[in-house]
Amino acid sequence: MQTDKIINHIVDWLKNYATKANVNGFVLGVSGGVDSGVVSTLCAMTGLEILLLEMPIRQKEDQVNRAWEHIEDLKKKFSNVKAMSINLTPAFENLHATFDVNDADFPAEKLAFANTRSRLRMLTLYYYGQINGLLVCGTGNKVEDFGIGFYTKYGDGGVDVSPIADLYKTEVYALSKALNLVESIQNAIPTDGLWDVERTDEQQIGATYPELEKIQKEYGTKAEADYEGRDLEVYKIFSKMNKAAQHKINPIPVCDIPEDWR
Ligand SMILES: NC(=O)c1ccc[n+]([C@@H]2O[C@H](COP(=O)([O-])OP(=O)(O)OC[C@H]3O[C@@H](n4cnc5c(N)ncnc54)[C@H](O)[C@@H]3O)[C@@H](O)[C@H]2O)c1
Ligand SMILES: Nc1ncnc2c1ncn2[C@@H]1O[C@H](COP(=O)(O)O)[C@@H](O)[C@H]1O
Ligand SMILES: O=P(O)(O)OP(=O)(O)O
Repeated sequence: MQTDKIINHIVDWLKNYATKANVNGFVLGVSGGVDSGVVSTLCAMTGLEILLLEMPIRQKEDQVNRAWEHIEDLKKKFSNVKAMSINLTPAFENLHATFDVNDADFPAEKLAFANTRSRLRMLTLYYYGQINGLLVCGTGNKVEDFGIGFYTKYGDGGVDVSPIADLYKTEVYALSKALNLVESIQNAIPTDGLWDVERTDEQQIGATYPELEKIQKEYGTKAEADYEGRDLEVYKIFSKMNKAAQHKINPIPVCDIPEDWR
């Protein structure tokens, strides 16, 4: 992997995009995970105005600590980086009480509220983006965005630009080392942090990112019959999630109106 070339390429891409869009820079959320750690660093390297938001919602202390360790490290290295903590817990609790849904009646309520956390962060990013002339920068990687659709539609999936969406998770980890991020971020275990009872991505999905990547790279060229053992198990997980995620991967369906009806 030509890490330095990839880093320079992404930094130039971000800079060119912001210049053409005539904006001051980017705003993004920093969670204490490796994806936002890498993306915030690449954004900082553009030299443009960068605003990092740490947005706790009933957040675990270790995630908040990691996020701030990374943010403080970036602020030391880059004078163009500013950061704020926006506590979204009260807003989330308010919504929770306002919707007044009982998860005994609606089993999907827990999932809907997990996704609501992500959507609250999205609206916060767009608020701070618009008032500061900044674009919202996404942090999704290739497995989450184009493999298994492991993100919240119009939550963390609602962004203006997506600089690492063509990188596999192992490549993101490689960039975190090359960029010399703080150790805690380099070693952070992937989690969506959206649930009251902590669960890692691997626990939720039933496979690791390296396992999923192997299947994603071969997807379309190999069929189920080509796999056995653990690979077969992961193929089934990947394939099921990929099919279910097509509505996220493809453009929104538009109902075409026949021309001769106009
Ligand atoms: N990066 C991360 O690690 C990360 C971040 C956020 C969320 N997540 C995970 O991602 C998952 C998100 O849940 P989700 O995918 O059920 O929620 P979602 O809200 O992202 O997508 C489901 C919604 O999509 C719409 N939809 C469903 N089928 C459709 C179709 N055929 N056509 C058009 N629209 C359709 C419906 O409105 C449905 O409520 C959760 O498991 C969450 O934990 C992971
Ligand atoms: N607590 C958080 N503060 C700021 N930004 C956050 C927080 N949690 C998540 N984010 C943003 O959303 C994406 C995706 O998050 P996952 O943890 O992978 O679900 C993350 O990269 C941050 O940009
Ligand atoms: O998106 P992040 O930064 O939260 O990374 P991860 O998904 O690995 O927790």
